[in-house]
Amino acid sequence: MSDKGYGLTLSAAPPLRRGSTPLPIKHQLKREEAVSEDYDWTPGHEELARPLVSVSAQEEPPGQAPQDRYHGPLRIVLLGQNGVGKSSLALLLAGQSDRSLSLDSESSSEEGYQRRVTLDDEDSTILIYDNWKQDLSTLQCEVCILVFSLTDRRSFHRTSQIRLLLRETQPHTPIILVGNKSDLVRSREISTEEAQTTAAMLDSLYLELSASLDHRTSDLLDGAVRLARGHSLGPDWPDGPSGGAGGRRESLTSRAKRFLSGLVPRAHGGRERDRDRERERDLSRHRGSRMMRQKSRSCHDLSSM
Ligand SMILES: Nc1nc2c(ncn2[C@@H]2O[C@H](COP(=O)(O)OP(=O)(O)OP(=O)(O)O)[C@@H](O)[C@H]2O)c(=O)[nH]1
Repeated sequence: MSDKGYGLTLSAAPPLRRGSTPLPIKHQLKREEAVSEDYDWTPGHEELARPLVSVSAQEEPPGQAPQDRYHGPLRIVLLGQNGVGKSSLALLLAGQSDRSLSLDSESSSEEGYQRRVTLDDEDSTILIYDNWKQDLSTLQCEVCILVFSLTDRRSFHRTSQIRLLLRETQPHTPIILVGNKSDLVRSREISTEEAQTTAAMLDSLYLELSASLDHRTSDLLDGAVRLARGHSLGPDWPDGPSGGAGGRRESLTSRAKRFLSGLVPRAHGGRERDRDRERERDLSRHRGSRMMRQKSRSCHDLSSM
């Protein structure tokens, strides 16, 4: 039996499973997809799916020198729920390129952009795909960009699901988690801390940006190209030592601690609570006396006019 969604092969007679045993992740995903209306790629395209031509890290013959690895075009794929801004981002990453590249000229099922990039004194040809419709298990690329909208929690959960699936089919492909629409500050549903923690747990890099404002999209391009070349981005990507909303990297433990401390309300003992109340009373007394001083000063000013 073949899993239509991703071409994953399931055994004909699955072993008996207790009701309390959690389903394997690929089965959970299948069930999730069955009820989801806005899934991002169309299942059942196995007949269109063909392996791509260029070399992926997994296909390299053993012993190949790292500098010889990426001599083909670097394939960068954007994945994520509908409406999160993949096409907008792809357009920005592509610069002035036309959407002309067809991944497979016979089926013409996947189109993307091709451009030349010069970075770190090195030229590379990159291919950018934002509309992956084929079976995900056939996806081969040098970098995956998982996009979600900072204003849509469902799209955030979706990236975790896709990422788990990618880890099954291409465990070594670097992933960048991207929180798009950072310009929509008031409708934000995902905090930077939460996204950073999730990215760290998923062993991905995280970047927050706005395609509409073209904010930090060049950081994304640089990061994706360097990763696709097989370089690591270093702990300071993309902000440098001072850090920032996008790429500051902390240890997983400290991020998790910070995240959890935000969720769990602090347990106050009775004495601490009393001290807090006392502090509040002091504060309001102080504010009251300041207001009085301001009032009297304004009277004084009036009288002197
Ligand atoms: N405010 C804001 N809107 C954005 C941003 N990026 C994209 N959008 C808007 O979000 C909508 C969806 O953007 P698309 O780029 O089409 O998203 P997509 O993920 O390619 O969507 P599908 O093609 O349906 O998969 C459009 O109306 C964009 O203008 C952003 O950074 N900020």
